[in-house]
Amino acid sequence: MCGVNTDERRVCMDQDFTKYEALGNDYLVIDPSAAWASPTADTVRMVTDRRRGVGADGLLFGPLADLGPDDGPPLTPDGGGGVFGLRIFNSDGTPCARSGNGIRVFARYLMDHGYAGADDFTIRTDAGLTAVRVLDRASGLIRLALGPMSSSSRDVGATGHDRPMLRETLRVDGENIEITCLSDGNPHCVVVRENVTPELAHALGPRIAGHPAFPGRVNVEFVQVRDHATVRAEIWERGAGYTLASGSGACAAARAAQLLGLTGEKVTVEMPGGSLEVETARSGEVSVTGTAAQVATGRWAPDFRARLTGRRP
Ligand SMILES: N[C@H](CCC[C@H](N)C(=O)O)C(=O)O
Repeated sequence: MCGVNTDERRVCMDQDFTKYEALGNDYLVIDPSAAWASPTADTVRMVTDRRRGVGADGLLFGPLADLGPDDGPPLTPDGGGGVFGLRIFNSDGTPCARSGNGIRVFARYLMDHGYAGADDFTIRTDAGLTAVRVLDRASGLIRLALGPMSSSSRDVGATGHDRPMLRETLRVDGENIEITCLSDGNPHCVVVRENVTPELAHALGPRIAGHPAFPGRVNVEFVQVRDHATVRAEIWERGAGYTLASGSGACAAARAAQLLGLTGEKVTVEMPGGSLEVETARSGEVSVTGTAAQVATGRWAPDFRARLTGRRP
């Protein structure tokens, strides 16, 4: 079952996966109605592998009626009330509670496949609810309301007593690095520098992401302030490595810059893959606006499917 009308349903049954990208942050969408089973860490790694699989920064599994255990009741796409369940995975197979780009991608998938007819709906992930507003169907311009971001070290998953993680010093291989950390369901560590480059992200990103101060690892954003309303960001994601853009990372970059007094409430975050608009309301609620686009649909080759399912072709 897939979609609300016969044509859409036929399209959905004819595909094993769909690939989308949002600012070059690419995701495979697998619909439970067409899946061999719920993804495991192994099968996520297989399909997102850029050489031996289709390749992507992550995998989206949905729509799901609920996010209960895999051995629960059969999953149906319609959670009711315009709420669509989604499980997100990083390319290394680890689960991911939220993704700003991934949720826009999934919103576009729901629109493209006849699940979401209205311009306002809600996506439920392990981080809770994200309100979606489609601003322009043709270009796929979508705004997400992510709620407030927390600077509490407990929410960020950092070691030590609970405290707001603003302007802290992290010692990385003998170097003192000033960090500001936030969580929107995903943990983020923001490093402000006068100049940020992909080389910096590759050099320092993995060492901060896997630092013992963050036992659950952390996403890292290197941020260069251009002016009061514009920052540039380079991203190193836990679970995916260097990515061309990150939605929740852009929110962390903008919100951290604002909390540090470097920018205002509306910030354009420029990343190698493109720009996102991040806005913080007086209430502290953060929203992010950007596009997402479909790249391809596909079917597994029989031998590859056999490896995914563990059955003979
Ligand atoms: N690319 C995503 C973020 C993924 C975060 C993930 N790497 C984790 O927290 O494990 C985004 O657009 O928001």
